[in-house]
Amino acid sequence: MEELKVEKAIQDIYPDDIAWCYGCGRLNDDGHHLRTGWHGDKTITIYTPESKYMGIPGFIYGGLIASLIDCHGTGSAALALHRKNGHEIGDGAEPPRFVTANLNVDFLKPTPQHVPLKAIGTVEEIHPKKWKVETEVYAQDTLCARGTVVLVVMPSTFLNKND
Ligand SMILES: CCCCCCCCCCCC(=O)SCCNC(=O)CCNC(=O)[C@H](O)C(C)(C)COP(=O)(O)OP(=O)(O)OC[C@H]1O[C@@H](n2cnc3c(N)ncnc32)[C@H](O)[C@@H]1OP(=O)(O)O
Repeated sequence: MEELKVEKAIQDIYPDDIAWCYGCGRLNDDGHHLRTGWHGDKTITIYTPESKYMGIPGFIYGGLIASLIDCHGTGSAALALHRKNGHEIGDGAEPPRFVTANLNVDFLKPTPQHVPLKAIGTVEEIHPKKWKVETEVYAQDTLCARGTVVLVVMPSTFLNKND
């Protein structure tokens, strides 16, 4: 697979109040800082896990792979609804906010450490408040995991819960 880089990521323009996700919040110093952008009509997140995210020596812990699929789903749905609303990253508009309603992962092959993982997503609108993202996770050219995420537009009850 060719070398890829995510130039413009939806997480780069998440408003500060929701940029704290452990997986994808740019303001969470301890987090993974996952970044998701367009890759043709697919979406892509590229991430090389640190050594500590080990399951069996040499292989990635499955929960980390689930996190990658989860946040890749959130970002992909936000990208897709943002575009449907007539916006692109960088035009100044705030992107839509999603939370995960359902996450399913098939671990197909052991996922090796120390190589970039590429999550490639296909986004489907169920209705304007509910989207589905099918994601394939590759380590180099090997398909290691496949996941489905159902995303729902974030209810207002998620805000102002920091006390
Ligand atoms: C700027 C960008 C920032 C983006 C945000 C940046 C932060 C990154 C977040 C990373 C991802 C996370 O970890 S998010 C955190 C983990 N997730 C959560 O905590 C979510 C907790 N769950 C909830 O709050 C709730 O269950 C919701 C919001 C998911 C659904 O509530 P609800 O009351 O059912 O909502 P409702 O409007 O009735 O439902 C909308 C539609 O979704 C369907 N639906 C509801 N639950 C499910 C489900 N589990 N599986 C399938 N479908 C479901 C309903 O049937 C309905 O479809 P229909 O019947 O109309 O067809």
